[in-house]
Amino acid sequence: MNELDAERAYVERCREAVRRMLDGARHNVIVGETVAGDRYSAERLGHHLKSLAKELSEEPDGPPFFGRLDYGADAGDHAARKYYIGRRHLSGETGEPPVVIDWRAPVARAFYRASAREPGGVAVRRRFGWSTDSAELTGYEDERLDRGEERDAAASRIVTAEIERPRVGPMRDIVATIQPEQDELVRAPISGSICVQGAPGTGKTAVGLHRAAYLLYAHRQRLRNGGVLVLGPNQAFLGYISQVLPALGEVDVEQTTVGRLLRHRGEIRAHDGEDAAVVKHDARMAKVLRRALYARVGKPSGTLAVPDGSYRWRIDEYDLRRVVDDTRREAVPYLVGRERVISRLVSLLQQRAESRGQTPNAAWVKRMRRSIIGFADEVWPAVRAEEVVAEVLTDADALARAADGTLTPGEQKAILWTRPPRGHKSARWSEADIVLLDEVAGLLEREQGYGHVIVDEAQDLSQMQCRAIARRSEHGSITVLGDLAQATTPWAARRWPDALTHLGKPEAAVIALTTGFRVPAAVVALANRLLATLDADVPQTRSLRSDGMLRVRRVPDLAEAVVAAVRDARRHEGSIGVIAADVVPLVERLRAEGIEVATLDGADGTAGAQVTAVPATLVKGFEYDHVILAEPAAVAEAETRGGNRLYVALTRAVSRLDVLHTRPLPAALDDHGSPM
Ligand SMILES: Nc1ncnc2c1ncn2[C@@H]1O[C@H](COP(=O)(O)OP(=O)(O)OP(=O)(O)O)[C@@H](O)[C@H]1O
Repeated sequence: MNELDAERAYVERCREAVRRMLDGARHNVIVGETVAGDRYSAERLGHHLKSLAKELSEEPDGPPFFGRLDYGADAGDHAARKYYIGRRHLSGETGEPPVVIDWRAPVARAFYRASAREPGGVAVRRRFGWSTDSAELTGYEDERLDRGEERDAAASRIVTAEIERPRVGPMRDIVATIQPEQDELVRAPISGSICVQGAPGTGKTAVGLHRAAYLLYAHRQRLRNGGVLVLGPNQAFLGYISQVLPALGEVDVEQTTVGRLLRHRGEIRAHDGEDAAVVKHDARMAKVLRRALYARVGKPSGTLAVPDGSYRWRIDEYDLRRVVDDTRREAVPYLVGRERVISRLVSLLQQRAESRGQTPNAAWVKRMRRSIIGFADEVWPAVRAEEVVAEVLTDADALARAADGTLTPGEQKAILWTRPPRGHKSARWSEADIVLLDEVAGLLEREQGYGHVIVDEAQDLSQMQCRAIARRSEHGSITVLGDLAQATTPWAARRWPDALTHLGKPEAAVIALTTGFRVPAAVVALANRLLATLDADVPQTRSLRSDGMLRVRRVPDLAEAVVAAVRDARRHEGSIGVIAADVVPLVERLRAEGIEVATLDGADGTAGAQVTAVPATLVKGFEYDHVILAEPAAVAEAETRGGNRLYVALTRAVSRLDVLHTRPLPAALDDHGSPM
């Protein structure tokens, strides 16, 4: 039998293993549901087994492995052993070793990291190629590390084919081709936080998602309670990436946006102008809100008399002040502080009662507590986050007191509501207000945190949004992914250390990814010219892709040129994205010409069409095989950071980019000449 046939026979063994595991899981689902000790364990076990059964049965014919490691004769514990590496562990027959090792297992690390210089005992690394439908093993490539042979990504046919594959549909996993610099980030220890600065297409999102899967595998126990949270920029983007983790066997990761994470705080029913939003998103607001909240804590004056039957306990002003001041110094959440003041005063009375020979029972304690609450309502009143925020945004005097020395009078004016609501219940909150509500809620009570938070497109977060994330990862670690050059919000970070400080992890290491896996070299060259004019201190990318096409054309009629470009693009396989400042007229024209066009939310039932029209403001994080960018000048002009937006739009293409313009190009792109 030749080597390829032998490998194909192994594929059959693996498929047999999948069937065996599937039967076992199905059997266990039935047994698990009937024999587990209590309902809770039965549910957990049932849930686990069902998801395993589902996972295995969904892809019984998928490629069971993508790599193999052959260890040398002197490799210690691994001496002369062969390991097949795949998306998931496949058990061998009873008593036999597994037929496939999970890519996240320690032994699989060498598949991504072993080099000719540091082979770590690996003699041969084998990569497998599969047919497009993944059903058939078509070939393999060996690197004889023991003979100093090594291929980088560009030299491997299998890796290049994967990177250059035409993109269709949602994002896919990259387990088979994770690069060493990416693997370092994926497997970085959970104890530390990291920040990945990566140019477009360097795999930040991919790295973040694989890191989530890795951490859940390596630290399942530790992450059992807190779990992993993935934050992305918008719902459409989350839809685009939503299949990656389930494909890696992880179905329990919460993937959401900062907005949705905070939406229980209130409904968004108002929109801020930029002046107000910029102030509300500034971290100085945290100080203002804290002051506004703690302005409620008063200084006790006089003696407190607490009736106890016919007797009255007296707590003098000195003791009252001591309890309030001590509690304030402890810097616990506001409502915990209030509770502490109450319980400390109750214990003080209890001690006095005991020293008088009484034995206070629970009913007595409850009675004393009730009497003390009135005092607490005056010096440390219970309050809702809505009241504090509404006060700051409504009452100019209260705001002036809280913001004295922190916000300028102009800034204070910018955030005051022009038409104040009658009370906090009828307040119409804006997106930024919700973050303020969350800040105050965080001052009132401690937030339940996550074990690990992965923040994608983090450059766009405001300081206040960063703080909201920090509150949810106080006892965990975070992975921050972003690109300062793609920052488009008015409050976006200019430097990573600033954002990391607000995220509560100033010590996080900033690591740059510079190899681009998406954008072809010609397109990168054009984008880099624009990058040089943006105020962003980031390293340039080096594209791994020498293929691809870039055409910049001045045209007499934009819509007509877009229609022609789409028709031309449809000759190729792969997705087509039409990007413009305003896509509505283009969509109308394309549809009038009988071309099916999807919009990002797919709400009009067009999801899955080959052509998608995306406004430049929503295209961040996406990629299309062929991009038609219409009227770049309009994209650049549409907002304050229009140059950055244009940079995002220019870097979405995987294989081909058509730039069509009727007006002069923005200066940085100008001397390009046309056609190419
Ligand atoms: N090691 C790899 N092997 C194969 N494909 C890869 C690899 N790394 C990244 N890619 C692919 O490159 C493309 C870009 O990756 P990704 O979207 O994660 O980049 P990004 O840095 O988040 O980009 P952006 O900043 O534009 O959002 C994706 O199609 C991804 O699957």
